[in-house]
Amino acid sequence: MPRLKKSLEANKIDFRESFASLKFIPRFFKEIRKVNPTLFYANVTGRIINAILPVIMLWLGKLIIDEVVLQISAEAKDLDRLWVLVAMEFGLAILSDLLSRGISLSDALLGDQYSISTSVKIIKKTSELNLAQLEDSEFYDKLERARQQTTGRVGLMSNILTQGEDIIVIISLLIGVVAFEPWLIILLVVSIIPTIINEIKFSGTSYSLARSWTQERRELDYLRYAGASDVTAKEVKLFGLSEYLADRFKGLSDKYYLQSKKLAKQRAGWGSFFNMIGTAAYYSAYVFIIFRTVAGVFSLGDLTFLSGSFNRLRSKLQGFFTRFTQITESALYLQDYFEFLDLSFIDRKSEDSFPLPEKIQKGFEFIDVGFKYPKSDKWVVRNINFELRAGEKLAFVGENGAGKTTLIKLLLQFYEPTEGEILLDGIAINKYNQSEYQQYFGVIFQDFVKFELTLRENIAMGEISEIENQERLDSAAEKSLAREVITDLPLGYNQPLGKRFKNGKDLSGGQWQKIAIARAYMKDAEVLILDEPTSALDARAETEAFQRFIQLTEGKTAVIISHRFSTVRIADRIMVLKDGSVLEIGTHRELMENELLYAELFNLQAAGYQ
Ligand SMILES: Nc1ncnc2c1ncn2[C@@H]1O[C@H](COP(=O)(O)OP(=O)(O)OP(=O)(O)O)[C@@H](O)[C@H]1O
Repeated sequence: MPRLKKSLEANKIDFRESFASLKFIPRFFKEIRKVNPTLFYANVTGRIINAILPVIMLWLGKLIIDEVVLQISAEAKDLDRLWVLVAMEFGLAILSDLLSRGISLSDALLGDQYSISTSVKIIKKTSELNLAQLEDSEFYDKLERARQQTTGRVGLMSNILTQGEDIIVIISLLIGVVAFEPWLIILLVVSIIPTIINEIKFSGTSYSLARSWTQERRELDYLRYAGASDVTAKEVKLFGLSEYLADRFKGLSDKYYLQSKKLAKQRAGWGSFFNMIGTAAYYSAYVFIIFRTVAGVFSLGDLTFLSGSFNRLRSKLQGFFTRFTQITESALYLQDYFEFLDLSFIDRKSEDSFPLPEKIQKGFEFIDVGFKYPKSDKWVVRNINFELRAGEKLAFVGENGAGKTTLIKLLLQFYEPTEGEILLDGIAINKYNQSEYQQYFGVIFQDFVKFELTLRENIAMGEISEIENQERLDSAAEKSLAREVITDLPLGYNQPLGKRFKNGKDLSGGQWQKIAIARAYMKDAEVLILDEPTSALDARAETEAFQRFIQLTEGKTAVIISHRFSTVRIADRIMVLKDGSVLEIGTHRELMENELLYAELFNLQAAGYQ
């Protein structure tokens, strides 16, 4: 537990910091207004009208009672004025109810629209960021906090609007009370000071707790997923992991529960204590008003008006301060959200970057490239020198962890080399506009995404603007051998894939790979990169897929990563990596003559097939 206490302390947000986060509120409201201006202004207008109704109704109540008292003692009763007053109060009560319902409805609608728009913004922003940011755990915490608080932000919107509404109610009630008896203000102040003290005391603590637990909450989410998802179900069952995962989840959750329970208990305890003081002040005011009424200074109507106003003022003011703390706490989440949206990413503007060549002339060149992943001291690759010539098919070979995928990530500018540089036609690749440069490539990674969408979408993801171009989809499917997968599926191109949704059909590993390769063919890319895309295909399908690939991409530059030497040998040249360095590079024949690692591994695999 001391670790938790410490992290809570470290994350303790003081009142000043919560206060500072309020500066994000104007931006927040600008975003909400943009989502639906008409609804937004209707909401604000409704609230303003609703805010002045309480004081008018209390005043009418006073007039009604005074009129009743008058009529009791009158000889000739004239109830006309009384009925007019009652009818007016009745009308206002109906109006107030309608307004409140309208406000709740528009809050909900605005909230829904706003959370859709923030989710879209978060998705778009995530895609703008570079891989180094995406793979950073601190970034994930920020993303998590930005994403998680969607519903909180909706609550924040109505809280702020209600706060504005209550300020008007408070001012109008204050005017009423001061006009009658300015002394009551002193008692009012006394009655709400305890609430203010309580709120200052606890401000920011729940946020601090939630914030200090961001990492653990991610872990909890992961454990929930690992313990209860179709992807992990097979192994969880087979290895009997369910209890272990459930215990681990429970252990961590209980710690969080205990922390929040302690906080909630403290808050409730102090809250009741301070509230008692406030109630005592209210009753002192009540006694004071009763004395004045008995003494004949106030009428019975005045008594109801004043005690009603005082009571309302007290609860509104209390609500105001409690809500203020809630607002400052939620505004801290707002800070996370806007900080996430404002994260900058490195992309050179097109004005100060070189235009990309229409057609690659010379090719790519790695010069003394070395790389360490961010926050790591280990050289993953070093002293890398090689050329990827225009139109060439180059294969990367090497043991697991040798650095093959890392070289691809560097080539794609997902990361900047730590030392050395990579050139395209003699110019450093980071001199080109990054997003245009990345459009140059068609890539299938070994952990390509199996989108749980339709088969059509899965193929079209390679060039999504062409999703309706049936001819292009057919041709991509034909080239990648995915055609037979499609004809086997009952809904063809419109078949939802994966098990998550209704009618979804899952595919075998090899079938998924064929779909992924079709995705690469969809894009008419200058450079194609296939990072072990055929590992799940059977030997015949793999050879066929590669032979096709070589024919179909005639004249295009390509990099192929594979652990199967029967595939690798088809490439123009082969580069062998060992422990992050280039061990040898050349044609199949040259490398066989070298009699180094390539020849050894080739012979080993060939022997295995005999
Ligand atoms: N995002 C990352 N952060 C830190 N280290 C990483 C990251 N990705 C990979 N590494 C490390 O870099 C080294 C090289 O990994 P890489 O994926 O390039 O190997 P590979 O040759 O493609 O391996 P495989 O054949 O298993 O796919 C490994 O030691 C790995 O642990």
